[in-house]
Amino acid sequence: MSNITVSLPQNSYEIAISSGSLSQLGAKMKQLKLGEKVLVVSNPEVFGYYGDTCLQSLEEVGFEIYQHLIPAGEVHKHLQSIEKIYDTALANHLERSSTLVALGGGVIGDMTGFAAATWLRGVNFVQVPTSLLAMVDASVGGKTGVNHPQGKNLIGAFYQPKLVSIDPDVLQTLPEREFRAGMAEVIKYGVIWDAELFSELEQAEHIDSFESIEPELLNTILARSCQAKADVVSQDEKEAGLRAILNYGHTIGHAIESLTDYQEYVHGEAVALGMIAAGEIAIQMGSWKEAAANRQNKLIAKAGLPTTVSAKVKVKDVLEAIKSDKKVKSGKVHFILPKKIGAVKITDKVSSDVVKESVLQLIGNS
Ligand SMILES: NC(=O)c1ccc[n+]([C@@H]2O[C@H](COP(=O)([O-])OP(=O)(O)OC[C@H]3O[C@@H](n4cnc5c(N)ncnc54)[C@H](O)[C@@H]3O)[C@@H](O)[C@H]2O)c1
Ligand SMILES: O=C(O)C(=O)C[C@@H](O)[C@H](O)[C@H](O)COP(=O)(O)O
Ligand SMILES: [Zn+2]
Repeated sequence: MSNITVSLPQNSYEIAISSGSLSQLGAKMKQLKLGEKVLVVSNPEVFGYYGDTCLQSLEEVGFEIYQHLIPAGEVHKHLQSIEKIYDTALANHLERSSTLVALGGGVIGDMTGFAAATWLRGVNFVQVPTSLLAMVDASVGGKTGVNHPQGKNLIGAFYQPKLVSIDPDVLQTLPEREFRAGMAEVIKYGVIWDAELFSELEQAEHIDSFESIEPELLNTILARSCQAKADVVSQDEKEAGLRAILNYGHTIGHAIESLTDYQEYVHGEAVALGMIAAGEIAIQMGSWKEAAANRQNKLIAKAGLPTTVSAKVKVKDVLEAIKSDKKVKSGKVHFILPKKIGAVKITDKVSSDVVKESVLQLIGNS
């Protein structure tokens, strides 16, 4: 069990990690003195497994509960899904003191958060992440939003939850591919922030499934990843500078995701590919040693993540897509590049030839 605080100038909150805690969610939320109406947003898969436990825990402590389900998958992460959440909120007369609970992976978390940020100009929001990726990353830090047909997460708001409640037991039902996808963001923390976490992952026998990972290592992964994200977000809530490092691997990763219509790679897989490309860019620019890049790429492979991209992805399309990255300033794409395991830098000095070469290598390796 760990408790981590995201310390912010306003609205600090707790990340509570505890086995079996889903059945205590209602009691935990009661302590926050939220209004009586709670709308639980989920998808049919996750709700099928955990809906009853979640609703029962809320009901037990006297919340008036409603539910709204969105079909699973990144392809549903768009504004039309948000409008349907608004419809349910309206039909049930949610008030400003009401709360939206996101019960699901990052897709549900990002959309529920955006609906909470915008309905009545802001209602309470609680994150109950159920995928590894959402536990270690998406549920923390208040980035909420949806995709635009032209690009990933282009619509959204910074809106912090009141609580992040993590019950690692629910990972038992997470598909293995999704577990591996979550490991990509964990490896990201190792490269950008926490060299010790990186070494622990290297030393572990298995990191590619819930069944095979040591329970103690899983606890370490959850606690250290959430701590890393909390440390960064506490210093730079709205990405004025430092927070951009959490976007390591995402510039090319997001391009790969959207260019393949969210059908070929899940987010974590695309981030893994993006980290390999960013590592290659850093080597070419002389800021990273090949040996360190090999360590990163070996760990990505050990986690069962892809290391090559489908030839369907064309270099010219990647170069075009990265122009809509949110880190573009004065027309220049800002890349997060590793310096050593545990430290990165932000630079706008990457030529398109170097980007081109790094993507060609990703394709060439396939
Ligand atoms: N806001 C942020 O800071 C942030 C950070 C990282 C990623 N994201 C976003 O998060 C999304 C990716 O999240 P994700 O990887 O969780 O994908 P996801 O939300 O699509 O969930 C993956 C799949 O696992 C299923 N699932 C989730 N928990 C389960 C469980 N316990 N048992 C059985 N099935 C379960 C879901 O139904 C889904 O099919 C992307 O949209 C990405 O952009 C946001
Ligand atoms: O929290 C952040 O900041 C991140 O960048 C975390 C990323 O893992 C996450 O995928 C985020 O949604 C990407 O943000 P975006 O601003 O590039 O859309
Ligand atoms: Zn991400």
